[in-house]
Amino acid sequence: MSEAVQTLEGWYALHDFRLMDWNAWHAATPQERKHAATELNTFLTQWQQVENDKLGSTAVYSIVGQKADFVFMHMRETLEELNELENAFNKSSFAAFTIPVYSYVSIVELSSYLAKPGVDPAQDPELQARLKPILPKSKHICFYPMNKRREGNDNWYMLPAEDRKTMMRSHGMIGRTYAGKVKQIITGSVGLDDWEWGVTLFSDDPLHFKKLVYEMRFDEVSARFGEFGDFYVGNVLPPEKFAAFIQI
Ligand code: VOV
Repeated sequence: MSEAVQTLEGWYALHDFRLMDWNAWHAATPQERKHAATELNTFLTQWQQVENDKLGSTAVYSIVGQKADFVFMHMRETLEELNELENAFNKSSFAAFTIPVYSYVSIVELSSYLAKPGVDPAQDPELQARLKPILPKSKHICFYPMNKRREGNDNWYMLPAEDRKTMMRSHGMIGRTYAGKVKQIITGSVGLDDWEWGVTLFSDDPLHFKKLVYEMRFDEVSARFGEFGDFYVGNVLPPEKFAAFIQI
């Protein structure tokens, strides 16, 4: 049996993708819409407060294309908190005008392939900040789930640890050339959701997503082992833009 890589885990993540039910929104009275919009704002304010208190983080983005209209990406200390917040939101009058279309449950994960030896993660502020990240409010988001292949000679999980480490080093080197352009948050989801990882990228230029993902396709770890789910891409949606988005 090849050796499992040690991982560090941080905050739990819920990506909650929704469509707007425009028919229901149009059919509602102005008072009903106003009430729903106020409730939405209450949630956005609450989530911002949790982030200010560093007890979690939330990012809100519109989604371009027909897969969804917007996504709430929440991070919290526990799975219970994520469940509570989604249930609370689902009971709101605003949620009644939305249609959930996709969700993803995972947890921030750092693997130890490139870990510095002798560092106690609990005492390393940089590691702690990566495990419990305040989500960037960059102009754009890109999310997709992925697996590492397990087929014939291309079985990631049968490779010696040293080979996996060499490939992850190459992966990291490519990633580093995008420092300052793309921020990645890798969340592990083995045992939590349908794929093995969620990849969430943030950037002020969506072209950086294309360049980075394309460049990685030629790198062995992605070329041989990467399997990808649906891609979701969108634009940051601060409260004032959300208000404009639901204005009819
Ligand atoms: C900004 C770009 C960027 C950078 C700097 C970066 C760096 C790194 C480092 C240093 C490490 C290893 C240590 C750790 O931190 O875990 C990783 C780990 C990982 N990555 Fe990555 N990655 C990036 C970006 C990046 C992208 C775009 C993808 C999607 C792949 C693609 O082809 O579409 C990805 C995937 C992953 C995954 C699934 C893992 C976990 C693999 C495992 O087997 O455990 N990643 N990644």
